Amino acid sequence: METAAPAAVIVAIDGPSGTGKSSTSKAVAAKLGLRYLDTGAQYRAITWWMITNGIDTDDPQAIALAAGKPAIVSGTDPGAPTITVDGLDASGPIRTQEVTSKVSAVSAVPEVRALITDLQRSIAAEAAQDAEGIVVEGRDIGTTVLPDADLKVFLTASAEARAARRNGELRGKEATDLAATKEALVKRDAADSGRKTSPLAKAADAVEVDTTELTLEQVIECVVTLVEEKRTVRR
Ligand SMILES: Nc1ncnc2c1ncn2[C@@H]1O[C@H](COP(=O)(O)OP(=O)(O)OP(=O)(O)O)[C@@H](O)[C@H]1O
Ligand SMILES: Nc1ccn([C@@H]2O[C@H](COP(=O)(O)O)[C@@H](O)[C@H]2O)c(=O)n1
Repeated sequence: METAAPAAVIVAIDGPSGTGKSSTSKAVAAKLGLRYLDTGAQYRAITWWMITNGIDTDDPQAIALAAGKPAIVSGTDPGAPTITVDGLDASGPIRTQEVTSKVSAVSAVPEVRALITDLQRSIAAEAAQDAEGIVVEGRDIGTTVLPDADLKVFLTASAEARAARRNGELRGKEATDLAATKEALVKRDAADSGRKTSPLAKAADAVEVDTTELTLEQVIECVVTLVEEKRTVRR
């Protein structure tokens, strides 16, 4: 007798920058055979397109008018996530300091959010249909993009811990001044939390995990356990 395939699981992971969303989400998805979507990469990709096409990123009207022009495509294999803009690999250029400093202004524009949110929902729906599910990470996944997600996790960590983690990544490449890194993180979080449309926020039904004193492996294990608990309840 054939047994029915278990229903797909949709996991939303949100939190401020540097709390470990990407590292945790990728590892959890890989361990559990799920797809993975980095929504920050999509906002970075549209920001990169605006910069390279001469759109003033301080002009919300200009951004809104241009928002529908670039074609952004995300690959959802957690072992090799990809992002292209108009067919070009954008994975390197979206990580520059210039994009990082401008992405909050671009992502605050409602027309940008509407387009990217639709894209995210269609990717999640496809994963629910064709795969065992997906881990989607960002700032507003649990509150706005996927309010019916099976599991919502909100990662936090002190600004000091997050700055130290980021500096560990940057060492040898760019400036490694801890205070400057912390200031930039806090500034981006304030902009993302303070915008009118779909700000960075914890969903009321999200599980909050403070990662300040946890290793990455401990955080991954914690989220894997939470996902498995949800799957067991639904079977
Ligand atoms: N619990 C942890 N302990 C130590 N380092 C960690 C931990 N979690 C993540 N890191 C490291 O911190 C850095 C930032 O992690 P990551 O990119 O996953 O965060 P993020 O929340 O996705 O950030 P952003 O929102 O800015 O993209 C990475 O170098 C990662 O390896
Ligand atoms: N759901 C999301 C995800 C991201 N953003 C914006 O993109 C920026 C970059 O995100 P990273 O995770 O790559 O650091 C972030 O600062 C936000 O401005 C968003 O608005 N919503």
